[in-house]
Amino acid sequence: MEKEKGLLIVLSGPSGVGKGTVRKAIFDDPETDFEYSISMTTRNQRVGEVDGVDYFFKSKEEFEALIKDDAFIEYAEYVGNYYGTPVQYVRDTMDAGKDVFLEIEVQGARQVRKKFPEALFIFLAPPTLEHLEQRLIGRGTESQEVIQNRINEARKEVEMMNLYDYVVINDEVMEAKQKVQTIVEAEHLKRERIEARFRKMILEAK
Ligand SMILES: Nc1nc2c(ncn2[C@@H]2O[C@H](COP(=O)(O)OP(=O)(O)O)[C@@H](O)[C@H]2O)c(=O)[nH]1
Ligand SMILES: Nc1ncnc2c1ncn2[C@@H]1O[C@H](COP(=O)(O)OP(=O)(O)O)[C@@H](O)[C@H]1O
Repeated sequence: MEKEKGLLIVLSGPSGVGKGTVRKAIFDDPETDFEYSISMTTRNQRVGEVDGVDYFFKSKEEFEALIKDDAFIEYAEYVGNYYGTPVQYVRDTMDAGKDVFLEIEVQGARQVRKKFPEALFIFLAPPTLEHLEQRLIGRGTESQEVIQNRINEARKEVEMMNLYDYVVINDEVMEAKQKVQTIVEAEHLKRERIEARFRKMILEAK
């Protein structure tokens, strides 16, 4: 029998909602058995970040050559830098039967939806827009002007949550992490049941 393909899981949501934080909590948990797809980016490496662990850091020229080579499932320009998901790793990992987890901003998620409609899309939402603003201020990595731009973007992005399969409110990090893991588990069970039903139908039709 052909090996079952892994599931593609996409976690997205507005900047500052806590995507990176929730993703880290998920991958710190030894129970998690999906693979994280490391993105490529042209943004500067931050202190403490490791090339090939947090991101693959590329020059603009390198990134644009990769775009030409169709090396990305999706890519987006976000606050002046490119970010993209390498296609090879994702395909190979899914073909090996493992689940792949993407943590990407919303334009990229929309592109993935077109290419992989069967993927599982989870939107991480803030409890309120005020929480979002506080988190962006609290993180202290952006200027007041950039924060305002991101909040304005977030207003539009929050409207897009209807396009997702699930919405998880990031109130408490560990609760949000648990919800994402439960959604993935439930999705596997659902797909297995649908598969089994089809198999039964095909056998009965013979
Ligand atoms: N479209 C897309 N977005 C990405 C990718 N990798 C990371 N991002 C998103 O890019 C945004 C900026 O990421 P980053 O510069 O690390 O800043 P931070 O997450 O806001 O600290 C975040 O919303 C990430 O989720 C990717 O491969 N594709
Ligand atoms: N549930 C939460 N409650 C309070 N603060 C949070 C929560 N999740 C994340 N944060 C904080 O909000 C800020 C933005 O989180 P981050 O993971 O960088 O967001 P994103 O990756 O979506 O841009 C960080 O300072 C982080 O520590």
